[in-house]
Amino acid sequence: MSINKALTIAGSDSGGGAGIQADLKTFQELGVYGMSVITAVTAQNTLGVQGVFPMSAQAVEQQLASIGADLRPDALKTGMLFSSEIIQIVAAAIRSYNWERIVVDPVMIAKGGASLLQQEAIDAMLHHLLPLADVVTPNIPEAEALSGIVITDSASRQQAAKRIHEYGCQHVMIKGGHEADTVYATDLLYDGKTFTEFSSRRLHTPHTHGTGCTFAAAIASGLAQGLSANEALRLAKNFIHAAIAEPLYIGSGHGPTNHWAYQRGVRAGAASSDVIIVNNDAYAGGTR
Ligand SMILES: Nc1ncnc2c1ncn2[C@@H]1O[C@H](COP(=O)(O)OP(=O)(O)O)[C@@H](O)[C@H]1O
Ligand SMILES: Cc1ncc(COP(=O)(O)O)c(N)n1
Repeated sequence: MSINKALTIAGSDSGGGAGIQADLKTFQELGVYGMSVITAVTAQNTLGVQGVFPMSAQAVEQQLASIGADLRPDALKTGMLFSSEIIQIVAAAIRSYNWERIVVDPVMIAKGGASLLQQEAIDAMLHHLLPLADVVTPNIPEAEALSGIVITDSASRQQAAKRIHEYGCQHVMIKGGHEADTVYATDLLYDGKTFTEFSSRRLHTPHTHGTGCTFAAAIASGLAQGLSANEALRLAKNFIHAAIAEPLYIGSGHGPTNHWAYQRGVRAGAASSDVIIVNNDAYAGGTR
């Protein structure tokens, strides 16, 4: 039996809902073997981030070298990278080992407001990591920081996606968790030609800690198993929707999502998809 392997390069969340912990849980649930390179340790729970302790450059380099020498990932995702130095080390490893199927979740700020990326590292993200990415998954504030465009409506969101795409990534998915829409949570995909919307019902819950990490890890799981980017995004949207829909009610703040929920639904024969996909060709060809 051949086992597909996925690597997460991200920060540790002691509370278990986001970061490395969310990624490994997602990989396991989606049937891929999970590996990790830890870039920072955070002291964190559902109430917020109490401490951030970046790993040394040498520690990150050696973890990457250990993976590179023995365990070629079929796909990888990056999360919290913290500094320009760590971003450059990660980008150099991806290039030197010729790793493919790269998902970049440009984590910047935790939901409680703690900074997980130094401001000056945004430039390194744009110039070193985005050109290597198959899929980049900013939320709305991250898309604004990467593109320099303030997102107020669907036209400005499309402009931001186009601007980010210019840095050389194959697909830009601007996630809609932070949108004002009270009915749908809509993620906008741009592949350089066409805009596609992935919508699901918005779930009204405070338990959304780790949604972005889980979503990106699910994309990497799909890519590791040979799915196309579109198929992997659809899988990820269904996975995160199920994970938010059935919260675990853990902790007294913003609780984690439920990484078991998607497979439980599959085993119970739940309807195949909650996600509505709209491929709007009217947006194609650079008309907006
Ligand atoms: N309240 C919600 N209901 C349904 N889906 C959500 C909700 N919040 C976030 N999502 C989905 O979770 C994924 C992660 O989005 P988002 O929360 O914007 O990322 P981040 O954690 O990086 O801020 C996206 O697919 C988004 O549409
Ligand atoms: C170590 C770490 N990485 C990432 C996040 C972002 O979490 P979210 O996915 O909720 O935006 C986090 N809170 N902690």
